[in-house]
Order: sequence, then structure tokens, then C-alpha cells
Amino acid sequence: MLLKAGVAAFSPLLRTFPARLAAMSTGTFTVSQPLNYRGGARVEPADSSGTEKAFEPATGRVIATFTCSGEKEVNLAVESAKAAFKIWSKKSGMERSRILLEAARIIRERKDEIATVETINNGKSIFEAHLDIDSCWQNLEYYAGLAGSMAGEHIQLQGGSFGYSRREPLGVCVGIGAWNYPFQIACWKSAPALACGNAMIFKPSPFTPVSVLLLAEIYTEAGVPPGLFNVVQGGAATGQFLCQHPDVAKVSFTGSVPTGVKIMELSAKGIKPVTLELGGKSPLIIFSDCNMENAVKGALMANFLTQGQVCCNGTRVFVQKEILEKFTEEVVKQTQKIKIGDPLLKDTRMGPLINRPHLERVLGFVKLAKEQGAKVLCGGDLFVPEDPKLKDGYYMRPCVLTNCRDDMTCVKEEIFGPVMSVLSFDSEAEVLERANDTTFGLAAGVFTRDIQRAHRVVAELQAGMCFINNYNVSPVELPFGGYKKSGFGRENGRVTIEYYSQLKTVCVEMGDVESVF
Ligand SMILES: NC(=O)C1=CN([C@@H]2O[C@H](COP(=O)(O)OP(=O)(O)OC[C@H]3O[C@@H](n4cnc5c(N)ncnc54)[C@H](O)[C@@H]3O)[C@@H](O)[C@H]2O)C=CC1
Ligand SMILES: NCCCC(=O)O
Repeated sequence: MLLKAGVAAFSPLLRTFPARLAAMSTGTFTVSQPLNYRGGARVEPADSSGTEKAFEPATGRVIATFTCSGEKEVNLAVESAKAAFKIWSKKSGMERSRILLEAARIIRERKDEIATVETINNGKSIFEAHLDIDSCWQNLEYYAGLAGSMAGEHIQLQGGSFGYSRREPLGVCVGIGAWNYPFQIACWKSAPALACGNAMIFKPSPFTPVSVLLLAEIYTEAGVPPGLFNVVQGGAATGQFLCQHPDVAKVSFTGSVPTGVKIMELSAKGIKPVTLELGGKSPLIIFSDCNMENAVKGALMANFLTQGQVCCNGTRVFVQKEILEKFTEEVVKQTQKIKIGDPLLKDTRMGPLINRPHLERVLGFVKLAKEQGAKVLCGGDLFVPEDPKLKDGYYMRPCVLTNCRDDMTCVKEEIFGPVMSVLSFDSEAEVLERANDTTFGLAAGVFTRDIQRAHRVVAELQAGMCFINNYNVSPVELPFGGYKKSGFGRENGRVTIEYYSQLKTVCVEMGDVESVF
């Protein structure tokens, strides 16, 4: 990536990596190279459906102005992907595995650089961005491991005849991403897609267009055929061109429920399978017999990663009455200790929110919560860092609300910001009913020392991802995805192979045809 005067360049051809990184600090990074990727290289789009600006949330600076792709560019990306698919789908699983492993190695090697770009464009702390990138190379390694062992079945039939099944790729898959985990979402979608023999066109959120280009360059460097992984930039219009393209075989989407509905409708017209990773309003249940220190840490993990902008966050924290006071006191104490500020500093644990309108929306939820009777125990207001270069950034203090009721807006709606609602409960049966009383079903958590209760409770929770005595850890070996309006299909884990492949059955006759005619 080429940076403007005075700032180190980011091209993979340059191997003076530590020097480049040393030159990176908040307030300096800009991108001037094209942000589309097609046929194995960065390109300016062939047409336009508008322009967008990408920001550095820490300072409010524009870091890139780019063209959104129109229908012509989307068509070219699809043609490029189709050509690469012909080559890639003929490779053995082991050949694909080797290339994915090489890509994983390069991600590991360039982890600091990728995490830095992610932090600059998203605002999450560099500490967290490193963890995200770890999950990325691990994801590639995991699917590289599965690529070589994808196989069908052999089924013996009457008279020596037999059948067998082949697990085959779908073709050109589209990935559409949200802005909260830009690089990670691109990896979690592309690694299983490529491992199965597909090509992919990825459209990141227009808020975070930058880091996925590093992934595209890494795949090329690792040896995928040109055009196997393409990037088109843009918003809703570009996304629609992709979803309705007749040669796109599948759409995997991460984002909001309303957009998920639109994507499903568009895909339905072409009978395309979709994976939908949508929003949530997940419950975290803390029983009085829990390990208090772990439960408090779990509640912070469930609410404040990436400034609370995480789909699976456990934002409805149900605490058993006996420990409510002690738990709340401790959770507030720990929340107030969270260091907010320049996300590129190593000891920062909370950076800015993604943009000004979103910050205002989140603060609006806190205001409404107060009007509806909730009590703010800490935070929920703007934060202005001392460093003058951060004065136009989008910071707020993490917030803990009590006196919450199940019918309040802050308890019912996804806020997607650092706002925890604490609710109290008496019994297991009561809390289960209340926890499940939502149209979402992405995640849920339970803290207890009673092992039977833990399993009994998670068996009743209507959520795709349940945690016992922890929250928001995402090992790539475990399937991730929602129930109810939080979507369907899965990412991560072995099962995701099924969402990026199709089964062909072959029936082989070893005798003569016995015709009924
Ligand atoms: N379940 C999960 O894994 C995750 C879910 N989310 C959810 O995403 C939301 C926040 O992310 P946003 O980026 O604001 O969501 P969004 O739904 O506004 O946008 C997501 C993506 O869809 C694209 N898009 C928008 N309209 C489209 C259309 N009509 N056709 C095709 N593409 C279209 C956007 O440009 C963007 O790339 C939250 O509700 C959150 O819960 C976010 C991250 C993970
Ligand atoms: N690392 C967790 C991913 C959750 C999300 O995409 O919001």
C-alpha cells in the first residue's frame, strides 16, 4: 500500500518491515493506491456507483477516498474469479492446503503490520487487533488441514453395483463483511471457501476498506491463481450487484438483520445458498455460586471488546439477586479501570467507536435508558483524550447500567457499543425464560460452579454459541453462528465445509439395465 509523503510505504515488495512499522503512528496513515483487487493486482474500478471516504476513528481524519464499484466492475470481478476457479478447483486438496498454509505463514509474519492497519481504520486497540489476526492465520491453518481430507463416501449396492459421493466446490462465492472485524471476517469467509476449491469476491464495509487488500496480496504471494480472491469496494449498490449476479453461486454475509433480509431476498431469486451472520442481544447469566472474579472478567469480555461493537456480545447481564450488589460494585470498579485512548498505544484497551453517527447513536441509547428509568453506574458519556491529535476522535466511556427492566430499549435492542445492562433474577427457570425472550439467538453465557446446572441451562438456551464460565473466546475449531433472527449457516469448525461445497452422488451400474419398459 502506498502512503503519502512523509509516511512509510506498505507494499509487500518492500521488506524493510520494522522500519515501516516504526513510522506508523496515529494521525499519519493515508492510502493512495487503488483499493479494488482483481486478477491478482490492485486496480481502479472500471465504473462507479459513487465515492466513499474511509476514516481513522482515533482522529476523525480521512485516510482514503475511493470509488464504489458499479455493475461493470462487478462483472469483471466475476469473470476474473470464474477463470481462476477453473484452475483452482482442479487442484488436489493437498495442493490447496500447501498454498493456504503459506498464506497463513505470511499473515503470521506480517501480523504487526496487519494489526496496525486494522487499528488505524477500525479504532480497536492494537492489543485486540493482534488477537484478531491470530485467529486469522489459525483459521487458514485449520482449513488448510481439512482441505486434504475432504472426501465423499463409497456405498455398496446390490449385485456389485455401487455409488459414491464427491464433495465439490460451489463456484464463485461472494463474501460481504461488516466493519467490526474487517480482516478477520474476510479470513473466516475466504479460508473455508478456498479450501473447498471455490473462488471468492469480497466486499468489505465501506467504513473499513483497507486491511482486506493485505489479505488479497498475501493470497497472491502465497500462490493462488490470479483472480481467485478479488476485492470490490462499495456499499449497498455494489453489494446488490454481487448478490444478483447470475454466476455467483453463494453469498456469505456478516452484518445487520435488515441487510440480511435484503440479501436473502436477492439470493432467493437466483436460488443461491446464503450464510447469514447477523446481530444479537445475547444473555449472560451469572449464578450466585459462580467464581466472582471470573464472572466479572467474563462480563467485561462479553461487553467491551472492540468498544462493544461485537455481534455476539452478552449485553444482558442477568445476575442472581444474592450477589447483585457485590457483582455490580466489582464490575463497575473494573470497567472504570479500562484505559481509553490512542488505540495504537500498547496499554490502551479501548479505542474510539467506528464513526461519529454511530457514537451519537450509542450515546442516544444511554440517554433513552436513563429516561426509561435505568441508572448509569459509570460511563456512557463522551471521552476526550488529553492528546490534542485525538480531540476529533469518536471516544466514549464504557457504561454499566442498573435498575434495568426487560422491556427497556437498552435491554431489547442491539446497541453495538460499550453499554452493559445489568438485570437481577431469582431462579433458574425465571432467568431462562427471560434470557430466551428475544428474537435474536446468536450467543449466550453462564457462570456457575454447578456443572449439572451449567449444562442444563445451556441445553435450554436458544443460541447458536454458548459459553460456560467464559465469554467471547472464539477458537477457530468451534462452529460460530446464530439461531432465530441472528442468522443461519456457520463459520469456523469442520461443519463450514458443508456451507462452501455441494455433494454429487454417482450411481454406478455393474450389471445390465433392467428396464421396466
Ligand atoms: N453475526 C455476526 O457474525 C456479526 C454481525 N454483525 C452485525 O452487523 C451490524 C453492524 O455492521 P454493519 O456493517 O453496520 O451492517 P450492515 O448490514 O449495514 O452492512 C454490512 C455489509 O453489508 C453491505 N450492504 C448494505 N446493504 C446492502 C445490500 N442491500 N445488499 C448487499 N450488501 C449490502 C454493507 O456495505 C456492508 O458491507 C450489527 O447489527 C451487528 O450485529 C456484525 C459483525 C458480526
Ligand atoms: N471474534 C468474534 C467475531 C464476532 C463478530 O464478528 O462480531
